[in-house]
Amino acid sequence: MLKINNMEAGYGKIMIVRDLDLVIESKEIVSIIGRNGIGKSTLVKSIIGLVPINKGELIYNSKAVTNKKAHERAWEGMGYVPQGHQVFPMLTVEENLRMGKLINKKSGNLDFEIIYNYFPKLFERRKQKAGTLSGGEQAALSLGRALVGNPELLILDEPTEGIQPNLVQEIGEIIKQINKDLGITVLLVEQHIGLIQAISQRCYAMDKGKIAQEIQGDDIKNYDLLKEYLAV
Ligand SMILES: Nc1ncnc2c1ncn2[C@@H]1O[C@H](COP(=O)(O)OP(=O)(O)OP(=O)(O)O)[C@@H](O)[C@H]1O
Repeated sequence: MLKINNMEAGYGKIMIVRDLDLVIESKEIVSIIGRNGIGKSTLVKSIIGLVPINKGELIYNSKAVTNKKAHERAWEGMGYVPQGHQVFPMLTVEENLRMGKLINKKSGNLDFEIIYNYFPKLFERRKQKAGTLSGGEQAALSLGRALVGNPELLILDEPTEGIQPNLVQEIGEIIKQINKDLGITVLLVEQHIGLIQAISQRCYAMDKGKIAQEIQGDDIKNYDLLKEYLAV
């Protein structure tokens, strides 16, 4: 579904991601791990078109999208859950979900009912301003807003950041469920080792802007190996 060849991306003249290769097959759940500031968000932003790709190639569904704009990539089925959730604070829960419906032109939209089934709290709070929700509820709303666009590839940047430990597992279960029920491919940037181990089929460890190691099979259960790429 997604193939990155020898990619370089960054800000102005400063390249953060360098010589990066990565492959994601359809219906996989793949995680990206790495220390703070190593370039994980820059990588996912370059995939969705928010950071320009300076060199290399980004292939999505067998087509080069390297030079396509962010909204065109969204229309093609890329969904994004940004770091820090970034809900629209002055809009209600339902209005936030409606914003998500504007995104994916290719495969139609999902009904709010499906989202509310995954997140019953969002239904209860559908008339409430998003800025007044708890961190966990904002994480759910950000995920729901991306889902209503019916993405084929869902890219999540640290969806569990700043939320209570008991909700981390719940978010993980829902990600696994949507992958299974809706056939959505998932690329997850995450620092929470338990969550990575619980839901990922493969994992790419980043170091100095490159992929340092691909971790798969039983190695994903190796806590010390994952920790090596996350420890400061
Ligand atoms: N808009 C920007 N302009 C210039 N430099 C930036 C910009 N955004 C990020 N950077 C720099 O790029 C580097 C990588 O940042 P990035 O956010 O991609 O890392 P990260 O691995 O996602 O970190 P974290 O885990 O803390 O979110 C950092 O040195 C950061 O300061």
